[in-house]
Amino acid sequence: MSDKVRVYEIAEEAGASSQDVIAKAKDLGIELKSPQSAVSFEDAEEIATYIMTGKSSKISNKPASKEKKVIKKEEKIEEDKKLEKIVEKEENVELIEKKENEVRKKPELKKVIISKPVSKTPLRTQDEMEKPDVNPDNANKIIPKRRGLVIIKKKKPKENVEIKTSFDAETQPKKQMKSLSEILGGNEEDEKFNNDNSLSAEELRKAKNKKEKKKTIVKPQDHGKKLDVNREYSDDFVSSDDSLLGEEVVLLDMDLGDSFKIFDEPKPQNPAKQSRSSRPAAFGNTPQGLKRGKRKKRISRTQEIAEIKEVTIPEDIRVYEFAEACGKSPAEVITVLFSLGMMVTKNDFLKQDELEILGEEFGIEVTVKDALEDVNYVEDYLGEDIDEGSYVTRPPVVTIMGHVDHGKTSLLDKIRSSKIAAAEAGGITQHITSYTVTKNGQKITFVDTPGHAAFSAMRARGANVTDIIIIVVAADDGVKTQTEEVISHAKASGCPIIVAMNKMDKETANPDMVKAQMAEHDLTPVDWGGDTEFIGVSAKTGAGIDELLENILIQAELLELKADPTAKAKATVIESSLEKGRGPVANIIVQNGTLRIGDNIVCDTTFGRVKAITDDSGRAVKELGLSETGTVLGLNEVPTTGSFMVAMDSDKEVRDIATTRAEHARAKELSKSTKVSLEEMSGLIAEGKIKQLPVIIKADVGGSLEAIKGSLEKIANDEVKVKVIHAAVGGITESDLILAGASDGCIILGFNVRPTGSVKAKAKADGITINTYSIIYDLIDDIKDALSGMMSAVIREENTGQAEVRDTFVVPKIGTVAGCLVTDGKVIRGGHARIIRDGVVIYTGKISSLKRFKDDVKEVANGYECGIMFEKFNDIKVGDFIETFIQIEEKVSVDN
Ligand SMILES: Nc1nc2c(ncn2[C@@H]2O[C@H](COP(=O)(O)OP(=O)(O)OP(=O)(O)O)[C@@H](O)[C@H]2O)c(=O)[nH]1
Repeated sequence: MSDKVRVYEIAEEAGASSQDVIAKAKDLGIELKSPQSAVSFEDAEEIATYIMTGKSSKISNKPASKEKKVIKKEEKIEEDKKLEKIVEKEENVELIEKKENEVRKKPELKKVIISKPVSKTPLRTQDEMEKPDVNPDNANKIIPKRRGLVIIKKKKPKENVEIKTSFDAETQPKKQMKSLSEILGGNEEDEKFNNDNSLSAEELRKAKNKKEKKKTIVKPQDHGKKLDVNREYSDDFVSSDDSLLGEEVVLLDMDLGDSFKIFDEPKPQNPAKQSRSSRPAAFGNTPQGLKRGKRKKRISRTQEIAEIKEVTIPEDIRVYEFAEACGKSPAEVITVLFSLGMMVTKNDFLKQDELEILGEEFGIEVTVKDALEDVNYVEDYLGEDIDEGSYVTRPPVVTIMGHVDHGKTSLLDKIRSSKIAAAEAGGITQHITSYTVTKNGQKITFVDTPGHAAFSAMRARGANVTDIIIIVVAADDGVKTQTEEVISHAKASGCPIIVAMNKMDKETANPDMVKAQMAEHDLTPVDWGGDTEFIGVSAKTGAGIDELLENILIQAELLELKADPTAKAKATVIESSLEKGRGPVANIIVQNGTLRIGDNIVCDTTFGRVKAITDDSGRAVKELGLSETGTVLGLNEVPTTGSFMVAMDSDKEVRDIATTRAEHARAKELSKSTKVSLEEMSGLIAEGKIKQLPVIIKADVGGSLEAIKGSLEKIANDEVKVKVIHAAVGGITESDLILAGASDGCIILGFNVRPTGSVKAKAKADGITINTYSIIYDLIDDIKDALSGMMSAVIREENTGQAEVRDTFVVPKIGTVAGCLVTDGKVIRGGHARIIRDGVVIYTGKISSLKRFKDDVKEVANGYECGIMFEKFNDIKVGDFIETFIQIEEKVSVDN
């Protein structure tokens, strides 16, 4: 509510016309122009009083009532006495009026607070309340005057508190006149209430009390105490702070209504709460009760936190899950990480280092529990009692690695005297194959790994099962990038390394070059004082192969490779596929024990009973012994390459383990996919306008699948990337089409798999692209091309020429024409131009018009004069240079 009161409001209050108000105000020295003019509340009061009583402190040259806020103490008692006398008489309200006027005239009152009434109900003493106070006679005698101005006089304790209102609603004549307080937001309900003469005095009192109480939820710093007074002047009030209110005459400030708005907001609470919240705070701010409540809450939380000193959590845990486990809020967790520069959302998974930081920060010991602890069949297998008496020497597993085309397959082929290399599509080894050969009655198992970079993951896996690594380096070619990569893998595996320098039959063969290059990578030849065997071989002629095999056996002997052939089998899946009529096929190398037909096997998330075994030559056998390699049939699903296969006693056991692991894997996959989608959401901002090529990869074998997936994910750049929606071993099915259909622009890539008739037809009908390949290079190249097409073109600028402004002509309604001399190259119409003034580009835009004399021309060559106009630019000056250029769009390739 504004502190200003308008003329028409005063007029209504005083029962006069606006003109009267303006005139009377003038008498008081207050200049008012129109009914809309506003005056301060005090002036309004003064004017209203003057109109109604004909008296004014201003006219009598006494200080205005607004100055009465400070009352001299000495005069207080005397004044009170006067007031008491007046009140005691209670003969008529006119006396009260008089008293009020006196109060008004006395500038020395101790404390007068002019206020708008809290309630529109005039305040009365208890005595008054009890009296049937509706007195029409009295009311009739009363001159209408503004309502709501109240004088409260509180007597000393034990004395009757007498309060007289300057104007009681009950005594007010039923005149259709709005009070100032009503105009300023009066409460109709109160009016109704006040005028309801049918109510008994007691009812009125109770009702009023109720109303008063309702409104006494007041901000303590303002009027809390005074309102307590209003609460029927109970004993509480008597015992309240007299120093503040003891002997005072209080005129309630009508503006209090505003304050009420603030304090009416809190919902009515139970008495206990209400009393607490309405209690004034030290500085009249928030009630202490509330503060205490808050503090209490915090304390209880601290206690809660203090209880958590250690937590055991699963490996994959999200921020909010961790927060919950630690009794913290996700915000607390995020804040800690944020302060260390780690941006996480509450749905993000926490990494090991983040868990460590959080544990330290919160003083909580965080133990990460392996979710698969109970189904860690490999650890259980290794933990079983070992009967060393049954240990025998086992054949070494040798992995051949090397740069592409350096002759790995040919070498192995020669060793086995087979022709594998010629049979492979495109002449490149696509997936790991393993063979066992016998030399001098001793077995050696070889694992061939492809040389292409896309297969680095497979090489790493090969290194894990391997005992000895042979690095093939073509003696005529030397160490290449993939050779270097292979060296890193080999070294990381900790296996002994033998370097086979192949193609020694070639004239260009340079073994010393190979030795020198390898020595640079810390693989120094034995004959150079190092400890790495370098053997010159020829896969073509077979030269050096015996020496190589002998060397392998020597190394194996040094390694003292032992295992227990009597134990239950433990093998590593080095390749897996789904074969028609055979089901899931696992290509394995037995590392311990013997795998037999009928064995119950578990292989990570898959399980089954061995139905058939074939050896490395494809012959059906009943068992596979130590370090032997072959294929196993009988698993329920295609196992993951690199997973361990373990034979167990019961089918229940293998089933339970595999099922639990499968469930966990699924859950993990699911949670990861949620994370990806979340990341994508925020990634939209981070990645800007990144484009994705969604693909589904289907391959014949797991190794190829993984390699393709890995390579495709790698060829992304800042702008475009491949998003592998699904990758699986097996043929292209209708469900793949459904999946592809659900994602815009998704293509299906088949490697060594082809869609069948019905799938092909459906794909055509649904407009889904299926690309099939038998050579990985082709697949990757195709995808690179696709990605290049998706990349936004790069706009390249090509300068065409330069012109100097020699003169300018302003053509009305058209613009400024720059008369130029072409000083370099040529100026082309429609081309872009920069206007350079004092070396600074002041405008870049298009040339809208190019003329030679009066003719439009397409271009103007060096040395010629011309007139140039620009689109939306006329501020051309003599001496400016115009540099013209054209923009050329260029497609970008992912290789760029
Ligand atoms: N002259 C000569 N040629 C060889 C020799 N070894 C391999 N080659 C030839 O080199 C080429 C590549 O041989 P691969 O055995 O396919 O080479 P790789 O390292 O297995 O190649 P990827 O399977 O693609 O990784 C073939 O044309 C072979 O005939 C050798 O000792 N002498």
